[in-house]
Amino acid sequence: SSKNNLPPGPIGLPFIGNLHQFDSLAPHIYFWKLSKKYGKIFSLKFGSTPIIVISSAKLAKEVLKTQDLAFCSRASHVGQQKLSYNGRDMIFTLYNDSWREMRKICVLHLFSLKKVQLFSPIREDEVSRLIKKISQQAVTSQITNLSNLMILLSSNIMFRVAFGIRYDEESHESERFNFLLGESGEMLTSFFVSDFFPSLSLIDKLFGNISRLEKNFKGFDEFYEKLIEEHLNPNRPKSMEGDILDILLQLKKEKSTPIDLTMEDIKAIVMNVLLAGSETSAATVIWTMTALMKNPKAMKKVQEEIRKSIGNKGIVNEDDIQNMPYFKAVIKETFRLYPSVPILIPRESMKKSTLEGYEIQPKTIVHVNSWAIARDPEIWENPEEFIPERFLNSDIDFKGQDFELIPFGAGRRGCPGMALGVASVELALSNLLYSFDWELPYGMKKEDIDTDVRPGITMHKKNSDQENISTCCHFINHQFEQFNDFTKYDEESHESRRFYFLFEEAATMMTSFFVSDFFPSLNWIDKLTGLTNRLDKNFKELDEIYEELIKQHLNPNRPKSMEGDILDVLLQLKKEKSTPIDLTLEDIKAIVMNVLLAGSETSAAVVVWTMTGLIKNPKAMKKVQEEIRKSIGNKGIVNEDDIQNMPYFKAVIKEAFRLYPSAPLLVPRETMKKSTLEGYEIQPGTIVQVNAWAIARDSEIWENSEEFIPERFLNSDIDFKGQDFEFIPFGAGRSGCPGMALGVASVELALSNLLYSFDWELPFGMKKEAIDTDI
Ligand code: HEM
Repeated sequence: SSKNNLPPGPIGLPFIGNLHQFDSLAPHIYFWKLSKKYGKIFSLKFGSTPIIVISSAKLAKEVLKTQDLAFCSRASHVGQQKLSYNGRDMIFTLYNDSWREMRKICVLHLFSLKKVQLFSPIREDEVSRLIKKISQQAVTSQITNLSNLMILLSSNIMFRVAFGIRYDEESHESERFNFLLGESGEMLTSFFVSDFFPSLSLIDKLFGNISRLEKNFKGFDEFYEKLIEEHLNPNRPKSMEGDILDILLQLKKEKSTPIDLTMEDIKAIVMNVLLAGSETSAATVIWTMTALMKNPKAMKKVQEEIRKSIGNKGIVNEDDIQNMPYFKAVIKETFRLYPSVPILIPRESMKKSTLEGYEIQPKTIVHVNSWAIARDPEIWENPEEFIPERFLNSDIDFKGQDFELIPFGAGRRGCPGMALGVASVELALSNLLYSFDWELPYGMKKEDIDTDVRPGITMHKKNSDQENISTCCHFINHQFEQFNDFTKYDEESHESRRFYFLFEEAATMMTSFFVSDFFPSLNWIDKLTGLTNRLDKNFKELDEIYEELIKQHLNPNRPKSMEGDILDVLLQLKKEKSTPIDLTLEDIKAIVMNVLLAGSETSAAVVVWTMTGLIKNPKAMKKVQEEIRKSIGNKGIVNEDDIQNMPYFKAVIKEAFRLYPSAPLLVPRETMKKSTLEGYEIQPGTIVQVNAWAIARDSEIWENSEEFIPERFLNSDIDFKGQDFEFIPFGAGRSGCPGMALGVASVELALSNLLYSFDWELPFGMKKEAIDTDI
């Protein structure tokens, strides 16, 4: 491109621009690769929206400092607008008077250094709870899933800072809050087709994104409402005094701010604090641990520094941290290599301006790739390597003055919560390193530690419960010198968790809505939403597992237990060529996939639904437990043969299959030829959905059809085997489920033993009416 024109960039297509090429899973890496080809400033188009990407410190300074005022607005995004009460917040709102006032309020009243110090007891309390929890896990030989613990720690800290109270971690409220928080994290960055093509908003609806967003918004709003009500109560707990919600409500009441704060403004700011504060700090701690596990020398050095400095004190306090230069350098190096917000939060230009001689139009989205800048070999020596020493004799800091290192952005819209975020990161990390020695789960090498990322504004390490270290750091508590044998924890093994994860992914992929199924030419949308990539990855990883298992099965010295298993039978049939068609290895893998997928999810779901039905219906629970316990007596376990003599138990299972069939629409069929149904002509290639769920609730057939009444099956011949069409949880006919007997056997055995061995009750504080049957 010539000067006074757009910066260079890849050529796009009419209408969609470069959207079909975009990698929404890891935009920082995608942009980084393009910068190598097109330069430190290049351009793209998403639909008709112009995009500029900056990848040098010099240009970052231009955008974030010299010409800050021209580049300090934000672009509109469906998810962000909704969750910020139509941009009444600070992070996602356009640059305008209201943002300026909000920012002043926040900087002055919420994020000042004084406030950061005021919240110090909350951080110290949460971190010491964390250390205690990990110690307990050590004693019981559990692997520590650091990712989960860190996310919980940060969200607990931010929750207390915002609302002054603490939910018990096992409580219903805490779980719900963390679920909502995770959901909003996704919603704020999800690709909404309507952001770029308003006329295609139907697609967002179809994907289910809009209803997910509405649900998330409503869930959070109810939370805020409840907490506001509690804060306004004169008898509120003391701990609520001075928390962020309290400060904001006070400012509103006193009308002491230049703009009158509305309740929606307050909720929007609280949302910012919760979201911006939790994910980012957690991700930074996890990345630091990941980097240290991959670099044992740095790990040793930083632990020595901390332990020497703290001695036997037992815990690191915030004041101690100032005397640990190597520790500080480790954190800087993590912010350099793994900035948790790698392309900052996109800016939008407000007026015509010039960058490197190129003309930038108003309403251009500007991404500053801080991740790429911090790996620029022109600035950093061995940029890909984790070398904290580089910061020991250097003045470079991450505070927004040195544009080669800007994990918190800079300028007018730079992060105002930096001090709060860094305080949490430093305290959590120093204590983790002080209190424990960390090692990888059994069987994992440091080369296996990946640095894959999860999509989202916050660059999280992927928590796929598989190859990741820091998701599962096994540790030795150095104070108690406790060594644990992890090999006995089979289910906790690397392989088991990896397989389980892949498996769940596969189940999701099988039913996800792919735009290209209906509009093949729009397949780039599936790419953009990340579906194609997720699918390819899932396929590849499962394929590797099948390959490995096939190899093990073909080994003459394989374990005895492999003889006669399904894979063994199939390999044998292939070898003997004893089937009418020659089985290929792909046929075998495909069948194994069918068995695994069709067999596990469905049976698990039935057991869960039956327990749900019973807990909601204590009388049925009592009756079925009495039947089982009477029949089994003191034997200690229910065996499969015992089950035949338990008519009420059988009726309970039937009733669960009726109300909660685990494949409610069966598997859709496609017509093969023209045919007639009820006099209507059905064309070949028509998809036919049989709603087994609806049929089993048809009030013309079933009395009180919505109620869980196992008794209805006691004197009835109706069964689910595909002969009684009012009740077809396994389908029927040619493609009815061939695995029914296998599935029912698992369900019956698991369920009867659960009911025989234990009495079940709801978690503390939950009533049976609160049990939802959401799916
Ligand atoms: C390790 C922790 C954190 C990191 C890495 C981080 C990073 C960032 C980045 C990169 C931005 C965008 C800056 C830009 O566009 O130039 C940002 C904005 C923001 N951050 Fe943070 N942040 C962290 C912690 C926090 C905390 C604890 C809070 C508040 C409790 C917070 C509140 C905000 C807000 C409100 C904005 C929007 C500012 C605006 O648009 O005016 N952040 N943060």
